[in-house]
Amino acid sequence: MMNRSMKSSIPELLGTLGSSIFSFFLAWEMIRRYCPRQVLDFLGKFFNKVSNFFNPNIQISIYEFLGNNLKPHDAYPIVEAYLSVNSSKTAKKLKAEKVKDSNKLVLSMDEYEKITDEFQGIQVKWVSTKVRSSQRPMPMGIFSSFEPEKRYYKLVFHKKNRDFVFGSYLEHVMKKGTEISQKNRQRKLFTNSHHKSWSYIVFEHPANFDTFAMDPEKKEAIVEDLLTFSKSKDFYARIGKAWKRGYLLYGPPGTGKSTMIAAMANLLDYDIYDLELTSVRDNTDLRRLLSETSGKSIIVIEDIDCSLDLTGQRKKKEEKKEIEKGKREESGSKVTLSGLLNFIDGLWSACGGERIIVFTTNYVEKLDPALTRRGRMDKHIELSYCCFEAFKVLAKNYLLIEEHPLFESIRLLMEVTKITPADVAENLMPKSPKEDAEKCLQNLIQALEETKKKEEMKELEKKLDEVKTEEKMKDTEETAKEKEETIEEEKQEELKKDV
Ligand SMILES: Nc1ncnc2c1ncn2[C@@H]1O[C@H](COP(=O)(O)OP(=O)(O)OP(=O)(O)O)[C@@H](O)[C@H]1O
Ligand SMILES: [Mg+2]
Repeated sequence: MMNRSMKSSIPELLGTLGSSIFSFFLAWEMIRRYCPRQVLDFLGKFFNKVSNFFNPNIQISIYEFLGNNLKPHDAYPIVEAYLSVNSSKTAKKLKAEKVKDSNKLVLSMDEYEKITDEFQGIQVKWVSTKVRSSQRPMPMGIFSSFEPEKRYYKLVFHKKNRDFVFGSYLEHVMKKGTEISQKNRQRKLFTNSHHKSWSYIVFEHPANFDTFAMDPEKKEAIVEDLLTFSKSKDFYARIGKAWKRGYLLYGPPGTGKSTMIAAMANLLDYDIYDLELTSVRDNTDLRRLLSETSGKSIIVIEDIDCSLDLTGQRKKKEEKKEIEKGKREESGSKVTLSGLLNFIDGLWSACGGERIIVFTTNYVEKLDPALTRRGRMDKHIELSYCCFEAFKVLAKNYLLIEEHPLFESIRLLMEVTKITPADVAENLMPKSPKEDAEKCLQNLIQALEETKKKEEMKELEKKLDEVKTEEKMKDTEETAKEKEETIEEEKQEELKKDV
């Protein structure tokens, strides 16, 4: 039982306590606002030392940005990804963020939330926190020395687990976090066409190797090669080679070179850097752009034959490329072949791993051998006209059929006709809801017959041209002979006159 005097002193006590807390915070706020920076730093250090002395814990902070500049810290998103899985199971306060350009929601620890993590039987604590923005007021409400908020994760653990945390635990966090962020991330298609540096859009091309029309054996070999490459980190490290691989894709227009690049990126989960050489000013810019690419990426240079030649002069490819050429000359690009070769196997390749370089061309024979030699372009892949096996893949993709009585006629026609997969795909695409599989196959047969006729006509025209040139040669031979004879006759007559 409380006596009367005690009862009456409780409100007084609470009052005094309240006013002391209020005075403490007021004093602290005054110090924080008006005290010189150096004094604040000194006080901070002093309190840290005192608390460190009594505290058995060690803490590591991982900031979102490095130092005072806003350079993102690579480790922060990895830790965030690692904690997102853990925190979604144990944390009570979560925040959900929408991934840019997608409908996916990613959960992570809310600010000032704590979770416990356990690895190999040892427990550690993670705290999500931030340094508040500090605005130091000046007279008339003007703010100076504005410092934005800094978010960071704090890892807290007991002193005795120092070696364990610095060794296996942090390694585990980085490995798992990288795996998770790779899985969550959206892939990007970077281009340099309008800017000095890369700009990107989200890469959502549906191409894949299952739907890619090609001879099945060749296709399997390519897939195997790509997968082996992506798993060969240790192998490349052992043989002392940069972890990169070059592919040269060549073949006529519409045979699937660009589609294959998209399928490669989807298979390996890589970003694509579509390098427009015509927009690169010089070799220095080229080097800079390439050093800005990230690992796990495919660097693509399309139509390499009309981008460069040995002397750095531009080559003509065909009429439609003329416009591009004009643009390039306007932009004054001075990238040289040697600059490009340097980039492929020079210094920059040592600045990070797992890159694939793909060149495409319609005219492989025009390329400088220095560019295509093995070691630089490790694999040369010819993408050619559609064969029957490739057609079957397209028929399955477009018409959902694997067999049909018309297949045999198509097979026979394909053996004697050159048609690109792009043309086959176009014919197999129903043009109206009324067009069924049979109608589409008939369309293809018609297209094949027309192409065959055209090819035959071309062949005949070629033969006719050959005959004509032969005859012309004959004619000129005959006229030359006639001329020779007339000259000979004239000579004889002159001789006679002389006699
Ligand atoms: N092998 C293929 N498998 C599946 N679809 C293909 C294939 N080849 C071409 N296509 C289809 O044809 C279209 C054009 O192909 P793509 O752009 O890949 O050709 P390309 O070889 O890059 O041509 P270019 O030399 O003109 O750049 C694609 O959108 C795709 O639908
Ligand atoms: Mg292409």
